[in-house]
Amino acid sequence: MAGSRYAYVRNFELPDPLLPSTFFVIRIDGKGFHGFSKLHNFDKPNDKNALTLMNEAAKRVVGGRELNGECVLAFGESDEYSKLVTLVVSVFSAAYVALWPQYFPNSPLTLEELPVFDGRVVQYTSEEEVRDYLRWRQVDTHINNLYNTAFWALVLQGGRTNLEAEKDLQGTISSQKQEMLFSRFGLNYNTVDPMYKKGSIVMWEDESRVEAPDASVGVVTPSSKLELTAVYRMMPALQESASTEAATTAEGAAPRGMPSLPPGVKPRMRKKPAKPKRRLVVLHEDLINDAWWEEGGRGDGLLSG
Ligand SMILES: Nc1nc2c(ncn2[C@@H]2O[C@H](COP(=O)(O)OP(=O)(O)OP(=O)(O)O)[C@@H](O)[C@H]2O)c(=O)[nH]1
Ligand SMILES: [Mg+2]
Repeated sequence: MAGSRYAYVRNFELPDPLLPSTFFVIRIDGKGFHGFSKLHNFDKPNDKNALTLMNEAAKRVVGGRELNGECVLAFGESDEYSKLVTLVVSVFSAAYVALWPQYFPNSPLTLEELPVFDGRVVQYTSEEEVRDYLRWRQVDTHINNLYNTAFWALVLQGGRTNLEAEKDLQGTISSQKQEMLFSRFGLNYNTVDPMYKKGSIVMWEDESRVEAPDASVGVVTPSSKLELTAVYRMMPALQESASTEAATTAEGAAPRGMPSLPPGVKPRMRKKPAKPKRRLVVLHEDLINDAWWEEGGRGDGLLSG
């Protein structure tokens, strides 16, 4: 087969490299979830089960063997989650489908409306850019959630049509929306579920870290779009194993940078250092403030560690 006249088509498979020493951010976004959420009657403006399902699928991506535990953090809001594109999107979609019946037992998936996600990778060269990327998503979460909360209060409790509600909100700023929610609908926006206001952060936590009893159930995932963001760091170890693999494909060649050994002598393998025990947690915390990223905050050393 390898030598067939058709084998030339392989030449169209071009290398698809990523820059070394960068952070990869992969964002996954639900395709057509406006219609999908209607079909399955998601609660408005936020459906706790739909968002929790996104978080659980994200945990499967971050914690699964496919990605070797190399993803450092995932952030979700609505139908979006950011992380290596094809693998991540595929694991995420498969986990979403597998978990669906747990969250929507009375609304089976159909072939006509499959939950599918697109994914894109962006590379950033500094930690500050990665922090700003996550801040950007969380600001989006806040803006969308406040708008949607006000919009659906006007429609569902205020009896306005969708068009009227849209007009009512045109040109209003955050404080006006919050004031309207409080004075007309008795809703103090500060009391809204942090998952809706701040989105969900899925991250590894050292098991030795002392936690408040309910800290492990937090999430940062609000608002109107279902999306997931995953952040990878191109680890030196990963680059090394990739180049070693490439170098050993040529028969008898020693991996780059290593002296060749006499025949029959096996290279001594370096033992991997023992990793501290860690578990995945879902948090709904403020990533915009520097405190989260600095010493004593949860993000301390997350990207550089
Ligand atoms: N009711 C409800 N709808 C949601 C929820 N989360 C997301 N959605 C819907 O999903 C949509 C996601 O936004 P977009 O990603 O911009 O829209 P989309 O229809 O997925 O469009 P494309 O991503 O361009 O394919 C929102 O506009 C909502 O209609 C939720 O918790 N409840
Ligand atoms: Mg979408």
